[in-house]
Amino acid sequence: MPVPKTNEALNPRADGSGIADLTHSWLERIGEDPEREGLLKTPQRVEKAWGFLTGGYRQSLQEVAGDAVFAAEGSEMVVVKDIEFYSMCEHHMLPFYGRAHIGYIPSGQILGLSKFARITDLYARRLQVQERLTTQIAEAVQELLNPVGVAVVLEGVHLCMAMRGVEKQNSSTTTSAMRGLFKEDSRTRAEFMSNIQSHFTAR
Ligand SMILES: Nc1nc2c(ncn2[C@@H]2O[C@H](COP(=O)(O)OP(=O)(O)OP(=O)(O)O)[C@@H](O)[C@H]2O)c(=O)[nH]1
Ligand SMILES: [Zn+2]
Repeated sequence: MPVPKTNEALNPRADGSGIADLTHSWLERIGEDPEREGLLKTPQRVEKAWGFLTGGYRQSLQEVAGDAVFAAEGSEMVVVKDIEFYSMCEHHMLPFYGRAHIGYIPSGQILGLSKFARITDLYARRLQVQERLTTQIAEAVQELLNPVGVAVVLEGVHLCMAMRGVEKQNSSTTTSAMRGLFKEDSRTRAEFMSNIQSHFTAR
């Protein structure tokens, strides 16, 4: 299966409707009573929560960031770091979360700073593996700005490795995607890495 295209809304009509009914059955299957007081509204709550957590399927890159590309002089490195993200792993549909650090070197265009966080959320609010989330953020910046280079580093903690499975509470995963000058030039990459280094703590 090819990696889903990143720049369009994958399914604008998938609004999560019906998840409440599924949750009602799910509660029965795990041995609960969906009619007891504490659970009466849970199916609707779960539907609403999943609508939010997977909202990235219904947004496109252009909607999220397209209006904030500005012409600008200068070609110095820009780094936006410590962007917290929450995503759901596609293997277990359990959360993974952490921080994203994004750098780029402009080539005539810059992006509104808040849009780096919006781009991160756009792809985090889908079922993901951390590697693909990292790559999709880098490709989005590349597509919007066509910069001299893009660097994205994500640090993530995966609950599927902590609360079940191998049950490792202290491990975190670092992934990176380097494009253009960040890939070709070790000094550029080192400048970016040293800039984000002090912020290296997913927790
Ligand atoms: N590469 C990568 N793997 C992930 C990510 N999130 C979860 N996984 C892994 O996906 C793998 C799925 O492995 P399986 O053996 O099919 O599933 P499992 O039996 O539930 O595996 P365990 O987690 O080892 O119990 C596990 O090794 C998870 O740690 C991610 O973002 N990236
Ligand atoms: Zn998982």
